[in-house]
Amino acid sequence: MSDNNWSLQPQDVFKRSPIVPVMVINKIEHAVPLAKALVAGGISVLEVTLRTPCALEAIAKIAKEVPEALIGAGTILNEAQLQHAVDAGSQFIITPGATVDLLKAAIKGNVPLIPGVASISEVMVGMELGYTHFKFFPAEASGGVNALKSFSGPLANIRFCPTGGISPATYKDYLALDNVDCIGGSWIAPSDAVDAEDWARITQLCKEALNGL
Ligand SMILES: O=C(O)C(=O)C[C@H](O)[C@H](O)COP(=O)(O)O
Repeated sequence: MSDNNWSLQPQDVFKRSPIVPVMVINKIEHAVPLAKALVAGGISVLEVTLRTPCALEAIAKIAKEVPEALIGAGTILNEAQLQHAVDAGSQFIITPGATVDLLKAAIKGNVPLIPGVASISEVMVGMELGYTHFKFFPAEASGGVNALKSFSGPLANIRFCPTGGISPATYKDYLALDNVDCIGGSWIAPSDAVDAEDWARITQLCKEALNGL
């Protein structure tokens, strides 16, 4: 993406970690230990979904207390949430889908947006505004690896982070694709491990996933 004032470019996010954990934080006291467990396992790009009341506070705390992580906000649905996420200290923004208003609003700001798409037409709308990096969501339900292979013909030079329904059994198939730099998933930070505060298990899951590549 050119012609923007973003402090970081989407490729810097995509190239920093092959696995982006999708984090759902229900208790604010879990935010920093969870982020540290992921970083200890070798994963330093983190997406906190705006699905829980403490998500913005979690982003702010991780931004301040875990500076070695690149912290982003997920589940951004509109401009108001975009602004709240940026104000909280998000270094990148990921959305499940995109509206033209949201795409335009992000271009005016300083924080990169990685819009969610599930079809070629949606990618084309983003391309018209200069976007080149997209989240492919929901990946498995939208055709998975085969869909992304088909995208690579007409959409040369467009990069994807598939997310949604990806598992330890399938993440390598996605990462083997020419148009994929990273994948997103919640399996790397499972809710039962977070609820049990089993940070060692999360660190181990990261190491196993990275070692498998
Ligand atoms: O809320 C959002 O904006 C999202 O980002 C949705 C998540 O990407 C998926 O929920 C990933 O979750 P899994 O399919 O469990 O790996």
